[in-house]
Amino acid sequence: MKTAILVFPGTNREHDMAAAVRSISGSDPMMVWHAETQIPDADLIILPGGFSYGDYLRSGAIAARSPIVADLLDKAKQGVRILGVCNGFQILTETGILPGALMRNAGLHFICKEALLRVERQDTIFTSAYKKNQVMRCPVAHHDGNYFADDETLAMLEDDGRVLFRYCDANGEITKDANINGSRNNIAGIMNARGTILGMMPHPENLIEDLHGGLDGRGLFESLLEKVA
Ligand SMILES: NC(=O)CC[C@H](N)C(=O)O
Repeated sequence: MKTAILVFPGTNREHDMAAAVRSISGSDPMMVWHAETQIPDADLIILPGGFSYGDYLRSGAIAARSPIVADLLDKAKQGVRILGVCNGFQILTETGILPGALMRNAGLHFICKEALLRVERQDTIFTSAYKKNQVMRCPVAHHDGNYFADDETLAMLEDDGRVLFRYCDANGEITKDANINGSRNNIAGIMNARGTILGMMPHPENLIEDLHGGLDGRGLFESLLEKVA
């Protein structure tokens, strides 16, 4: 399994992501600078978190106009697996690869804490190592994580089962209180219609070792990458 991690000016989670890929697959990912025009041959492309271009204009908006994005759009059409986390999710919505937008958190504050997520489906390439309705812990760190989509888009995402993660309480209930940032329908992560691209605000790469305080994020990478024997 070959993995490429895209890096933009202001990206800051690329090494966390590389460590997660290395820990679970045993091989080093390729790091690809945004000014390149070609993503090397890869089975998985990751857009990590951070503050590309200082979040100026809108989070991810300037990164979405980077030279590398033309090839990212091609690879998305070809069905290459793509994972966007946090700023990576914001870039995926700004390129139009995923629908909707990440708005300022409803409480207008940066949120840096551990959230609880309910895994909505098990039968996807991103979640096969989890159980359906499993409640997982996952760190979040963002100010623009408030997922918005219009009614029609939201209904389409729900009808097609494209919501993979929702903010929930300890019992797995989808409540208003558990909705840390005001996202519509408590959405924390969605995929494309074909099931090859996932965007999510929480950071599974930051909960994969005992030293992180838990292993709940590993399942996402184990689902996507071959397990180390
Ligand atoms: N950790 C991150 O990727 C931060 C995402 C984004 N720039 C925000 O704060 O909303």
